[in-house]
Amino acid sequence: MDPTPLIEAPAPTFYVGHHQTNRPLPVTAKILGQAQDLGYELLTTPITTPYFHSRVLTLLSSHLSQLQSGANGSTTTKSPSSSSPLPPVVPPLMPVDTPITPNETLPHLIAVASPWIDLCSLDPLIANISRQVLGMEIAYAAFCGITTVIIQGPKLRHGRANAGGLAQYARAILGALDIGSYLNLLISMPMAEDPDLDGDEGMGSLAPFARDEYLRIVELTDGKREKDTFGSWDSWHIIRTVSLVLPRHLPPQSVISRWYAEPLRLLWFNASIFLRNAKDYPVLSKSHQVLLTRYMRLRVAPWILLVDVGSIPGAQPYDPNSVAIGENGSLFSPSVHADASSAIPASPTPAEAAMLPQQQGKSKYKDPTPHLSYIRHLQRNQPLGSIVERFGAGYQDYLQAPLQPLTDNLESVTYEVFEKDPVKYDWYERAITLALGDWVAQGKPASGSNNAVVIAVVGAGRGPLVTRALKASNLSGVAVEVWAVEKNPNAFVVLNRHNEEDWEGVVRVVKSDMRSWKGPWREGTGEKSGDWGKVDILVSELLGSFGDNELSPECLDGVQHVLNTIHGISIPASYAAHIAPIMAPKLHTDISARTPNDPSAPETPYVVMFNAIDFLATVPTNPPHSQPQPHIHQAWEFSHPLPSAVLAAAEARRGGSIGGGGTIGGDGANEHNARFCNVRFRCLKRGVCHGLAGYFETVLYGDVELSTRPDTMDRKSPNMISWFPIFFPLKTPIYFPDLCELDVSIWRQTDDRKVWYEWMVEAFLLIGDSLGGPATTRVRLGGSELHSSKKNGCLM
Ligand SMILES: C[S@@+](CC[C@H](N)C(=O)[O-])C[C@H]1O[C@@H](n2cnc3c(N)ncnc32)[C@H](O)[C@@H]1O
Repeated sequence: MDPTPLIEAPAPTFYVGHHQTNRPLPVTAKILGQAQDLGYELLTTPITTPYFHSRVLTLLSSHLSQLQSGANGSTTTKSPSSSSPLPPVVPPLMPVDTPITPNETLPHLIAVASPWIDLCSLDPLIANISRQVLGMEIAYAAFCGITTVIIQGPKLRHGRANAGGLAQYARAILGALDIGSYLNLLISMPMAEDPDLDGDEGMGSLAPFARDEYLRIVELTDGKREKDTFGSWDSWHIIRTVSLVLPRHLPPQSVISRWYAEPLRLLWFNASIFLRNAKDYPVLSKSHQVLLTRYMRLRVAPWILLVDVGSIPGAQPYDPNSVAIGENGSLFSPSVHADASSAIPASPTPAEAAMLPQQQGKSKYKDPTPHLSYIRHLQRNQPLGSIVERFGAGYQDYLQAPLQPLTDNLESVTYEVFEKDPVKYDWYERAITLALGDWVAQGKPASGSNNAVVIAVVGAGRGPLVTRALKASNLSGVAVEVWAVEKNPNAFVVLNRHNEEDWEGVVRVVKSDMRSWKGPWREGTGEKSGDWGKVDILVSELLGSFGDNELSPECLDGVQHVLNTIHGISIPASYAAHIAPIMAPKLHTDISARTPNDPSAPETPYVVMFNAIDFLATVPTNPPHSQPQPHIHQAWEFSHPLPSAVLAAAEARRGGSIGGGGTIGGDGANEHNARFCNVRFRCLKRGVCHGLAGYFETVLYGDVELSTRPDTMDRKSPNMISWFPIFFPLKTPIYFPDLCELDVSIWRQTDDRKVWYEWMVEAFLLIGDSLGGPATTRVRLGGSELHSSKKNGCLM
């Protein structure tokens, strides 16, 4: 069971912003007011003006000319570390360079750092000037009290050239974080790399100024580069908060799922991804709507930025061509001519086409903000989340220590939470009803007086399963004798009260640890002294998020001596633990932050309602582009009752009278409850493994099952809310490339006093494999250390 107080989630809120490439500057309180009247929550503003852009271009241009003339014989200052001249220093910002000034509008503005810099340029001159510009912009934005800045993500290829400057880029972002330590920096990334657009440097970009001698030319075998749908995520992965630019054609679901696991703060909806409906109104495709619904279910839902969907009415756009004209009136970026021709594409998208008359002041719509109205329409019509999502709100990705109901006595409020489950108790009632029906149908002799079937609810808590056992008797028409055994003295009081008030005193309530309960007491008659009888159906719910992690096996072994040796039934009959490797950057960050004060933090399995995670191994789905199904594998299973020989052997080992002791401590009396599994997961796409997700399935009786596995729970026990999954973290995440296998080893260990888990993950590269085909070689890339939760193990 999980220690989660469940609260129903409110409907999702969309925070919608407005971004315009050629925004009139500055963004005044009046413009902001107009935007807010129209329904936008925020606006973007550049940190610097086109004037500043021209100044930097001029500076760069004159420096390059100086170098040119230096190469032709004149003298220039040389840097001490190399023979190249020192880069020019960008002069400090002047009022004309920036539209921002500290005032009351700033909290509603997101600043945008200049997109024309190139932090990952391989030309040290371009990289240096870019860093200077970013540093000045970040420092000034922080000074003004801006809280969020969007920075253009790395341009990796510059058309034909492979910049390979990702490390430089990451280092520059680290520098920016040092300067604006209270700022949220959002790195703007395309959802998937698009080689066709990759070389498209915006107007006045510094990138094309990079000198040939610094550029590494990528040799392309056939002159074309294959589309690498995970390339963008891969670049992002080494930078680590993202602002995601959505493409018009969405990449495969696996890429969408991958971004879902990242700290998404902003979604860019460019005008060009909107379609037109029959009434010529801008709408999103079904797949974009599904994506929006999914992403807005993140615990911290990203903001939405509507980009270039028209001006805020009343504010005129500035002339973009002014960007390219330098202070001295003559400097153009090498890409200006190309950009100028691409500014209005030969074949505009429907949204772009619709914008054109609007930009000329002939708006077709009465609605001044049709895109925003549409997003608001979607917001109002968001489907309700599942029961689990609604009741787990606020607990997504929140790490909780698992309960230890054996050693700790639970509070009444914790039981109250369990009892809210809309499924679990119904399923137990079905299982008991079926078992009673079978008992009679099979003509089995029962152990109670007058042939009543004896049911014992062991670990009865406040008694919900006792109520269900009585109901099952009514439903099946089978006479029962019910016992309730509970070791929690406080719950025992409540059980007795229920018995008086609700169960008409028919239940025998016992306060005992089930392992020391001797069974139903039968009074003797006449000369015959009393004795302990047997139980026919043992009903328990001692399951944790990983099935056996709250010591159900040990407790049920301990009470098995009361069970009818021939016909006795355990409900549950069995339960199995299941695992899957996952990417969970948020959980990893949380655990890493705890580690300095609690070195055992990365060695602890946590109960978590997973939200921003991605399954690293998936199984093919039908149709292939639907949501990929996670590959989750059974680790091990426990069944009850155990063969009596197993329990007898365990008993014989207790006290050390036989055997040489347990392999990892103790006498080995509990060793039959140790488990090990090694499972292989094939990962077609690269990723980072932050740990293992753990689930369980249980067969209560016959075909009545409960499951927490995301791929089977809807079929086996839909809307069950009692358990969140468990997370086994890795101290150091493992990065792996495409086409790898992750070998997961996990142990359930015991020394007769405690139970704990150990786990490790190893990554192997498959060579000679074409998707899905046989690999000829497996190369070990690396592995995690062996993790152990022994220190925080469960006391038996
Ligand atoms: C997860 S709760 C379930 C309570 C209740 N059956 C329900 O479904 O709401 C497990 C209960 O088992 C009790 N329990 C755990 N180990 C026990 C033991 N060895 N003997 C008796 N009770 C135990 C705990 O105190 C707790 O009340």
